[in-house]
Amino acid sequence: MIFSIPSVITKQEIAKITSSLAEGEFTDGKLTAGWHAKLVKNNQQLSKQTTLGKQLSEQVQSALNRNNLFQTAVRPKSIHSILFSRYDVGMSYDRHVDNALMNNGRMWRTDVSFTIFISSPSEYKGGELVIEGADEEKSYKLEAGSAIIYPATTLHRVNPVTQGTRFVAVGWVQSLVRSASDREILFDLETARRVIFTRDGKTAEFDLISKSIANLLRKWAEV
Ligand SMILES: O=C(O)CCC(=O)C(=O)O
Ligand SMILES: [Fe+2]
Repeated sequence: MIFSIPSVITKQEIAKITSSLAEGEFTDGKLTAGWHAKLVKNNQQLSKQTTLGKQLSEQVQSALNRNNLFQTAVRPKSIHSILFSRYDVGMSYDRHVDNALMNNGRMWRTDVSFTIFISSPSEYKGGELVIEGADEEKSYKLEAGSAIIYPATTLHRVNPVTQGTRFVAVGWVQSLVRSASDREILFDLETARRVIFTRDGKTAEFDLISKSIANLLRKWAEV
């Protein structure tokens, strides 16, 4: 399931992040890419070890942790390896798949990838995130503060920026529920139970769906 979350980061936060990034120390993005992704990765990244890098990562983590849609659809065990990337004119990240495992203090699996757009679409040209499906590709360029969430299993790319600068925060999630199709079943059941609750309250149907959600989570969750 590919989905977007509008305004996961508020406008005020975006303004602060943008002015911090202007002062930030950026290094070659190839430093954090796997050997084949290095061949196609041409961007810059905020140094992770700096106070600013750590502080901004924590800000992204807490924004995602307070977001209901993200929690319900992704069921994160760990939101990890957050990076702030910068694409100036001519920079891009050509077709690649993200590493299955990332070492960020400890080894985490990447079930879900996300991009949070920091720059607004009017600030740069090109720079679309393009995600390949079985027989079509889809292109995303969202408002500042909005996020696109997609399975880490996909081939994807960032088109060359032809004008301006594109800042994004990217990161990965190890989910409690490894399988994307299992996560989708839980998400649909959760959505249905909320609709029933809002419309009719805690009915017998609501109780049965709640029981199914709890029991599927017992089957599927890796804690
Ligand atoms: O910048 C983006 O939207 C995605 C970048 C990407 O694919 C990556 O960092 O692995
Ligand atoms: Fe990627």
